[in-house]
Amino acid sequence: MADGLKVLVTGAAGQIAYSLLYSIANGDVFGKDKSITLVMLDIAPMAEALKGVVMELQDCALPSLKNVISTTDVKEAFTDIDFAILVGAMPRRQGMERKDLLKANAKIFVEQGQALEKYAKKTVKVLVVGNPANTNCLIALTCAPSIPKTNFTCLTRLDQNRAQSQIASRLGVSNDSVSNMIIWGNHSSTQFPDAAHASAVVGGSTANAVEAVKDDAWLNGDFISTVQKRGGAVIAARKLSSAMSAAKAICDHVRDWYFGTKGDKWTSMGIYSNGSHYGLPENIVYSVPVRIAPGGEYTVVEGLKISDFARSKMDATAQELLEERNAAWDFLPT
Ligand SMILES: NC(=O)c1ccc[n+]([C@@H]2O[C@H](COP(=O)([O-])OP(=O)(O)OC[C@H]3O[C@@H](n4cnc5c(N)ncnc54)[C@H](O)[C@@H]3O)[C@@H](O)[C@H]2O)c1
Ligand SMILES: O=C(O)C[C@H](O)C(=O)O
Repeated sequence: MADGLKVLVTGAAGQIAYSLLYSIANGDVFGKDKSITLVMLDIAPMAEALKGVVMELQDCALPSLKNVISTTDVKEAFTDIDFAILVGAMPRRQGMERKDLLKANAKIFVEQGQALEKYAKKTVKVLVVGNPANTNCLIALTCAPSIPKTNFTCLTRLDQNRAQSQIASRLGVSNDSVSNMIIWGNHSSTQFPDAAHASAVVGGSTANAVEAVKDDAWLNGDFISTVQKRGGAVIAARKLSSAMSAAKAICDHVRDWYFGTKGDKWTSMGIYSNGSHYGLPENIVYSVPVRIAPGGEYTVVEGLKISDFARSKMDATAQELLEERNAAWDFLPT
């Protein structure tokens, strides 16, 4: 078995983790030949529930799961980790926007950013899932200045998967027939799901998704708002936020980050904006299309033609991220 990886999942007693841990432990993310030490962190009141999840993982008898560490201690959780999947945070309830969670969750990402700085490997890769994911990611990377900012990403793959599925269903093709969907900006209701550069295989030939759909009113209207509001629609129906689809998206994101994207394909993820791509502001975490080399180095897909419509949507979601950053700065240690 190849050298092992130490992977931390926070919020390990929560509902996303319950759908996620099996896939990681079973080799569906890092490969069947990679032995995994799984570190599971939750808060002290969840210690007993965490024990039950550990028992279940043991009872799965998985060949690639080398060791399980369950803890409520931040130092123990973050020491020498290769990957940090930061899920633990309060989810929103009906009627809330994700940015309403900033006050409740920002302190978690201050503490965990500081723990990454002190205890994790400097090569650690960090995926922030807890909402508001982009701004929590910015908080974490700001609190971990000795780790490269490129090692921090936030999850917008769920939005990409939602958009891909909407287009596939509209065209009556399988989900894997649609590729290169883009999510620009914030994982919030201002995000811009952009089908302009996506492809679809229809009847055996590959076409641009917009040309295949042939319905600009839908693409510029209901398609966008359905994807933007999908998280809220799931909460309204389930009375709980998405978990199975979020866990699947986390697996997709981390697998692509670890193994790389294939050929000309790209994927969307929230990355630190250094001000050099698509005229986006510096010092926010903004979702863009990236290609990823095996091992994890990613490059932003450059040179895409941006229409006036797209520009206005990209700027609106950037503006929201600037406002979230200003609000978050009140929670950062001075
Ligand atoms: N980015 C995305 O696409 C996306 C998708 C779905 C959900 N989310 C977000 O993910 C987060 C988790 O959702 P969930 O449904 O699993 O929630 P949940 O309430 O079921 O679980 C969250 C867990 O985190 C734990 N936790 C709280 N503070 C912690 C801390 N400081 N350290 C470690 N663990 C801590 C809680 O005790 C709980 O067990 C929420 O913020 C939700 O909004 C993001
Ligand atoms: O919408 C939420 O608050 C949960 C999650 O971010 C989602 O998109 O499903």
